Amino acid sequence: MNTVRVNLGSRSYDIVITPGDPAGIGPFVRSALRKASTALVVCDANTQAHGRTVEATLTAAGLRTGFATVPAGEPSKCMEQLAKLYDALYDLAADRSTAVVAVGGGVIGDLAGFAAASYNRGLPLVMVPTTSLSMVDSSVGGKTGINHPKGKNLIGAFHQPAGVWIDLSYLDTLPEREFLSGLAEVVKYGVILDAEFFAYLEANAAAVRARTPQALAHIVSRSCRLKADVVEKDEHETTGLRAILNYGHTFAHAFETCGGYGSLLHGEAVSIGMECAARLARKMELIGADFVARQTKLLQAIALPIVPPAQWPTDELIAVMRRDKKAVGGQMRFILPTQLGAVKLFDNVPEPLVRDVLESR
Ligand SMILES: NC(=O)c1ccc[n+]([C@@H]2O[C@H](COP(=O)([O-])OP(=O)(O)OC[C@H]3O[C@@H](n4cnc5c(N)ncnc54)[C@H](O)[C@@H]3O)[C@@H](O)[C@H]2O)c1
Ligand SMILES: O=C(O)C(=O)C[C@@H](O)[C@H](O)[C@H](O)COP(=O)(O)O
Ligand SMILES: [Zn+2]
Repeated sequence: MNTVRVNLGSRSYDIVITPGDPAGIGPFVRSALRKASTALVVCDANTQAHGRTVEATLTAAGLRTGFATVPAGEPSKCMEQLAKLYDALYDLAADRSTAVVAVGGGVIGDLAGFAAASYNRGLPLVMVPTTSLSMVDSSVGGKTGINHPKGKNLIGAFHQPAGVWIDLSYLDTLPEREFLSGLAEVVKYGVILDAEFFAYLEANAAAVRARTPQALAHIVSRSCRLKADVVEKDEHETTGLRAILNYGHTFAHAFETCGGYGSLLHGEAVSIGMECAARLARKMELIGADFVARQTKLLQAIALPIVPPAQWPTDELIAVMRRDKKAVGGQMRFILPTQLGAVKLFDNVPEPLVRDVLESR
């Protein structure tokens, strides 16, 4: 077992990473939330079995529980499913000591997290991530929210969890496509913050894809630490530092929105977005061709896509990028690499260069 501490003053919390301890979550919630007497477990159709195990350990730890299941997939990050969670909290007679326990991937974490952030103006939240993506990224840092039909994650709030319980054995049931998708965010950390970690991924891509216990433990704990370091310095994305976690995401969110939520998995969109961002940085002469080649090679070694589907009109993609949350006054903004392990926020990127990148598909 390994613990990563997120230091945020009164909102500090532990991320516990265990190779497999299904009974551990009840005592963990008890110790993270001493006053909790009830908990709503939220899962999706594919994480229901894990959710029921979590519920049993919460009951054994003395909590009264409710259980809510939403359909699996990105379209569930919507008002309709959010309203169902509010109903479930009402039916449970939730009060401010009721914990919301999100058992699932990033969709469940974001949706249940936003329900926790907003019901009764804030309930404690515990994240129990069950996908590679949610273990390395979405369960940490407090971004919660849902999609607007015209823009990804446009409705949301910052709401830090009280604790994150990462049981790597949940990955045993995760299908290959979903597992690989989460690795895009792992590559992201290497590019934006840690050239040594990037080199580790290059050297160990096969072990990571094979989900060897050592490789999983390393990529999850290193990713959580790197993300926690950023969040500790810029929790609410006010100084611009946290925006570096958005590398590849200006493109990615446009692909997800224009393609229809769920057509590409988030990590797949991020992979294509990072390829586009690297090519854009190359056109702006920020990096050399060797950087682009290395990143492309690693993404391909992980069997991630790098080419945007051709059918999405450039004008539509650009219009969506102008409404991205980082945009100011309709100006597109991009996080772009300046060397391996370092990125910067750029505005005033010439639109013809962005078009070039999108149109050389
Ligand atoms: N809040 C943040 O900081 C943050 C960071 C990154 C991504 N995100 C969001 O996360 C979402 C993507 O998360 P995701 O990739 O986890 O997708 P997801 O939650 O849709 O999960 C992927 C699929 O795997 C299934 N699944 C989950 N765990 C399983 C398991 N253990 N066994 C079998 N099946 C399982 C799910 O039912 C789903 O079908 C996107 O909405 C993205 O915007 C948020
Ligand atoms: O935690 C962050 O900050 C991130 O940017 C992490 C991203 O991987 C994640 O996809 C996030 O949800 C995107 O944030 P958004 O503010 O652009 O919606
Ligand atoms: Zn992301």
